[in-house]
This record gives sequence, structure tokens and C-alpha cells, in this order.
Amino acid sequence: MKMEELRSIRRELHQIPELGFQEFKTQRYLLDYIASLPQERLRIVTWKTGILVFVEGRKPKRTIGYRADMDGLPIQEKTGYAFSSQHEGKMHACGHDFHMTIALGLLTYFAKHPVNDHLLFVFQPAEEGPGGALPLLQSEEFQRMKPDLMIALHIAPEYPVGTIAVKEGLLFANTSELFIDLKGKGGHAAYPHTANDMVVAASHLIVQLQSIVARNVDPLDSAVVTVGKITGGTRQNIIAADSRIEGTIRTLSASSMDHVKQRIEAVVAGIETSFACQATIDYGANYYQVYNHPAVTNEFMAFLKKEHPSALYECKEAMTGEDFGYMLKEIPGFMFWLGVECEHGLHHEQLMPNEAAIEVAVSTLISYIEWKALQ
Ligand SMILES: CC(=O)N[C@@H](CCC[C@H](N)C(=O)O)C(=O)O
Repeated sequence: MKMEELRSIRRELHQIPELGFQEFKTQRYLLDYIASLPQERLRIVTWKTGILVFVEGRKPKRTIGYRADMDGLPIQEKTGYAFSSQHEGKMHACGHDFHMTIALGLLTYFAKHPVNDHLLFVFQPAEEGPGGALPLLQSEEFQRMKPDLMIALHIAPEYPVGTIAVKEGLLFANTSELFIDLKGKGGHAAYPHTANDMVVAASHLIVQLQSIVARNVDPLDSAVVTVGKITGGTRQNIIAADSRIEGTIRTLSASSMDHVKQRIEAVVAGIETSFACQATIDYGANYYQVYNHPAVTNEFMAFLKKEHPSALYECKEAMTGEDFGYMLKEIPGFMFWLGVECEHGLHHEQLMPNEAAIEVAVSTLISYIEWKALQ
């Protein structure tokens, strides 16, 4: 498959970002493309807005799974691309347009050049939230074709184009979303003593949340509590009766996650007392850590060292999250970072990954899967 074709697929997908479980146009686009491939060995099944494509092997010993996520983010794009998002306020700012394009590049090749093993291509909705991997993993559709090995990648703006950054064991953190609603008493701006101001309460809460990582987590462990959004109040001269904080928690272990959550609950209880308000905490979607199977990952790294030595970089773990962690909890496999060297990072309104990385990923993964299917 030519680079120009892959690039135009990526650009078409880039224009239609959709949020989790709303990937209707994306699913249609993928299904139409998949229908244009030789069908003899393909079995295509939809699951919600996702798609599973089974490619029948020639002399199967196992099924090798490859997963790409499909959803975009609620971000107003500011790249200035001629092929910018056509969906107001939504953007592929986490590279899922790249992930799907690479999966289609692989599928196109293997539909025409089947290997001995069966392959399963998983186009998964809702990675950014509320999480599609776990319900997809548990679905009858997936369980019927369940792979013996799972592979996925994530673009990485910080690495040179084509770098494959990977390690055995922990790659991505445990994550939990965090939503805290505060309810107090509104009033006139000139009469603060008659009200309970939830803008002030939220401000204290945000500052106190920062003390959890600084003062309650072992400095030799790591955790993150980020508040990404605050809302509250109605107007400049009205004391706010309500406020809402939206954030995320990241930890390197499940036990640290429990500890951070206990501390958040204690801090929130303190705010309720000191500001005479009611607070509710909702942890939203929780993702299990991405833990790369040591033997399978080392085998992949040894393959790269031999066949593509300049691509391999042994990286450290990161505080990003990925619901692919649920798949790796049940199925041996690995995830890796794909270098797409660009100025702005993931979740940035000007994320402009270098498209040359697509071809590198497709050709490297073709050679790895062809080799693996002979083992
Ligand atoms: C690779 C990446 O950026 N993943 C997301 C996963 C989102 C998890 C969830 N919605 C949360 O915010 O906790 C990330 O933000 O790391």
C-alpha cells in the first residue's frame, strides 16, 4: 500500500473526530474501506461503534490481535491544516487517526498476504472515555475470536519519527477520572456572610488536592492529581451556589490509587466542614495499568534489535493511561510508543504528528507479524 493512500486515509479520518461511543461516521468510513479489500479470508463483526475483523490464517497455531482506538477529544483544533476537523469542538488530538490508519495499512496487507496464524484487527471505541476496551473484551463477539497475543501502539510526539519506544512490565499508569461537585448557598456579591461561596471552596479544594502528591505519596513512588476543568457560578456579582472540579488521578500501582482516593475523600470532607457545603465525588472511568508481558515484549525487542536496530528505544514508564491495559491483563502482549516527532504534545490543539511515521509503523509491524506467525 502506498504512503499517499495511507496519508489520505489519515487525513479523511482526521476530519471526522467523534467522542467515545459516538464514532458512527468513523465506523462507517472504516466499514466502507474494509469492504473494498479482498473478502475471502475476512470475517467482519461490529460491536457498538467498534469493529472486529478476523483474517483467517493459512495454517493457524494462534490468533494474533492488533488493536486501534477510534475516538477523538473535545478540543477545538488549531492546527491550521487544510484537512482540519469538520466537527466543531472535536479533534483527533491523541493520534487515534494515526492508530486507525496504521491498522488499516496492516489489514490491507494481510487480507492480500495472509500468514499462517489467524489475525484479529480490533477497532475499539471510547478509549478517551468512558472506556471501550473492558466491555469489548467481555463481549461475546470478542470472546468468540479471542486472540492469544495482543499488540497496540500509541503515537509519541517526543520521539524521532519511527522510533519504537517500549519496555517490559509497566508502561502506562493506573488512572481514574475525578469529578467533585460542591453545593453551597448562593447570594448577593455584597453580602458574603449570608452565603456559602462555592468558588472559594473549590479554590481551596484545588490547592489542597495538590498537597496529596506532595505530602501523602512516598517520594519514591509516583502519582499525579490533575484538575483539568473548573466550573461554577453564574455571573460576576453573584456568589456561586455550585462548583464542579474535573480531573484525573494517575498512580503506578493499584494500592497507591486506593491511598490517593482515601486522601481525596478526607480533603473533600474537610472542605465540607470548613465551607458548610455538600460535596459528592464521582470517580468516572478507571483504567488498569498497561503492563507489557515480559517474555513477549522481550521477544519483540530482540526482533527489533536484529531487524530494525535503529528504531528501538528502551523507554521508562509514563503517567498516561490506556484502557488497552484491560486487554493486557487478560491476554499476553504489549503496547509501544511510536515516535511522530512534533512540537506540541498529546491532547494539544496544535498536535501535528509527522505522517512519515505511519509507513514506518506499517512496515515494521508487517515484518514482525510475519516473523511471529512462523514461530
Ligand atoms: C494516551 C492517553 O493520553 N490516554 C488518556 C486516557 C484517558 C483516561 C481517562 N479519561 C482519564 O482522564 O483518567 C490519558 O489521559 O492518559
